[in-house]
Amino acid sequence: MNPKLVPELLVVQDIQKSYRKKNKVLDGVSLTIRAGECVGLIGESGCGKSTLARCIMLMQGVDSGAIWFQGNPVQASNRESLKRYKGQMQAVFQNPSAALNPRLRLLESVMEPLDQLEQKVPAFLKDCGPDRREIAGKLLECVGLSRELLDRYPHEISGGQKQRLCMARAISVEPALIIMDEPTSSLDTLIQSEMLNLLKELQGRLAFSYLFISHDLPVVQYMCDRVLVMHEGRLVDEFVKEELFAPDRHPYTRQLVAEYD
Ligand SMILES: Nc1ncnc2c1ncn2[C@@H]1O[C@H](COP(=O)(O)OP(=O)(O)OP(=O)(O)O)[C@@H](O)[C@H]1O
Repeated sequence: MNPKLVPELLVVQDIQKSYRKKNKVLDGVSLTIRAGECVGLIGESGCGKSTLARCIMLMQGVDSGAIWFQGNPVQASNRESLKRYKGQMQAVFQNPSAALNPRLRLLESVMEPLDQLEQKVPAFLKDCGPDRREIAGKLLECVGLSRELLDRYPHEISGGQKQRLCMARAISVEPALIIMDEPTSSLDTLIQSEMLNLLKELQGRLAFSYLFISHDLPVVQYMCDRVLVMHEGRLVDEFVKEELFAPDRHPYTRQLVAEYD
């Protein structure tokens, strides 16, 4: 299918962002993510990847530029539309321990995002009925965790299990877009590849788009249809993954490729 025919989900236009004592961290960043698309964002540590993610998630303001979501300008939105925008987006970060409230059992933790919504049962669990414990158990099973863990606290499960729980929370509200910021870099290799396969399986089943941020080129290539390359706050290259070795790749992309040769 021609990707241009798939509706644009997120459009970021010419974003500039500086922190107080630093030159521009984001310098004219523009990108588009289409519905159902898996986009990778790669670049060395400190180039601005997480800042871009936080700006898209409205966790930080931008100095200039615009964000459009499903055709609507986000900055010009009223409170209701902003709430809807945020509700359409979820994030999974590198450190799952920091994302989970240590005082909540997994049952409460996995239900936290759904508890904010009026519709308490995700459509993909519509056969589940209204019982919280049943919904929570099904959500855990969707990410390969046993429902027997429901009464445990985060410190009673492994790092990989915590990251699965974060995924369960993210998918529970059926977001259109999930931003994954180095979601597997705190995990060891075997657990990492299990997690990546789980993400792919969930995306295939639920059809959300994702922006997958990583400094690991092979991982991004495995996980994504299209890759954006960031260098010193600018997007310097963009390609569908089959074109990674094309002769017109940006010198910085070629440098990244050479690191894995
Ligand atoms: N809140 C902040 N205040 C000041 N400077 C910041 C802040 N957050 C990030 N920076 C700086 O902005 C630059 C970009 O940081 P950012 O975390 O976005 O990069 P990154 O590409 O995600 O790096 P990493 O891969 O290591 O997470 C870095 O120089 C960082 O030190």
